[in-house]
Amino acid sequence: MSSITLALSKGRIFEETLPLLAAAGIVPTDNPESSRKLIIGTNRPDVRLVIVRATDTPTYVQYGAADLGIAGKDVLIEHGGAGLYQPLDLNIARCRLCVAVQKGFDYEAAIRPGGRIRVATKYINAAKAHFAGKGMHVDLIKLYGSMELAPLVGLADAIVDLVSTGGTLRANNLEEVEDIMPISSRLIVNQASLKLKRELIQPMLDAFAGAVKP
Ligand SMILES: Nc1ncnc2c1ncn2[C@@H]1O[C@H](COP(=O)(O)OP(=O)(O)OP(=O)(O)O)[C@@H](O)[C@H]1O
Ligand SMILES: O=P(O)(O)OC[C@H]1O[C@H](OP(=O)(O)OP(=O)(O)O)[C@H](O)[C@@H]1O
Repeated sequence: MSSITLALSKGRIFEETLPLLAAAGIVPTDNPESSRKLIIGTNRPDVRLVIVRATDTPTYVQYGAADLGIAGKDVLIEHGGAGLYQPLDLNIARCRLCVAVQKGFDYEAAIRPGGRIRVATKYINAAKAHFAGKGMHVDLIKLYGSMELAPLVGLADAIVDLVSTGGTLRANNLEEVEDIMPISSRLIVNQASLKLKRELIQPMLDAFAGAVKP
């Protein structure tokens, strides 16, 4: 019997995916927040979930280790999207990608022609494209998390990071100076899986599409 594997990260993506799964008649048998299991069954014998790091989701789907996955646009931009279909914006895990600096830092002066700033980020591709689009040279420093710390300790002048409520920026005396793009999570599908398992994948895709909130 043919079966499908869906890659999800725990936390906000898992939580916000539950109603979409329910709309497709799929209910997980464990909660990854409380279980240490990485492979989780569902009420459907032909559907299982694999729990991965958010950044790794496109890789599992690209290589067919998972047929489907749900990943943020931020993660997809950094991955590049090779081997993936991205048929549906699920409008979940919504936030935005921004440039932020320490309060009082004169960003406008720093980015004048001839200026050069140091930018710390986990999102190297997105940051490169943003500053190249403005014709600016920046020195990018790759970080894997807690970008907000970098300007506070002199590692960078600015950060490119995700912002939702703005609470993390406020708590660290930072302010947003540029909005780069809105971010939400997409359904991603392995290109070969879509062809070979269309009879299983298409109904799920349709159910998800019907349950997406505007
Ligand atoms: N504060 C936020 N509000 C809403 N959505 C967010 C927020 N922060 C991140 N996201 C979105 O949710 C996705 C998953 O975020 P999550 O925090 O689970 O993983 P991560 O810690 O960014 O990644 P990794 O675990 O691989 O380092 C992100 O890729 C982004 O698209
Ligand atoms: O504007 P806010 O509502 O404060 O949200 C922004 C924060 O959310 C994300 O972190 P997250 O909570 O995912 O922590 P993590 O990066 O350590 O997983 C992001 O990296 C910001 O730090």
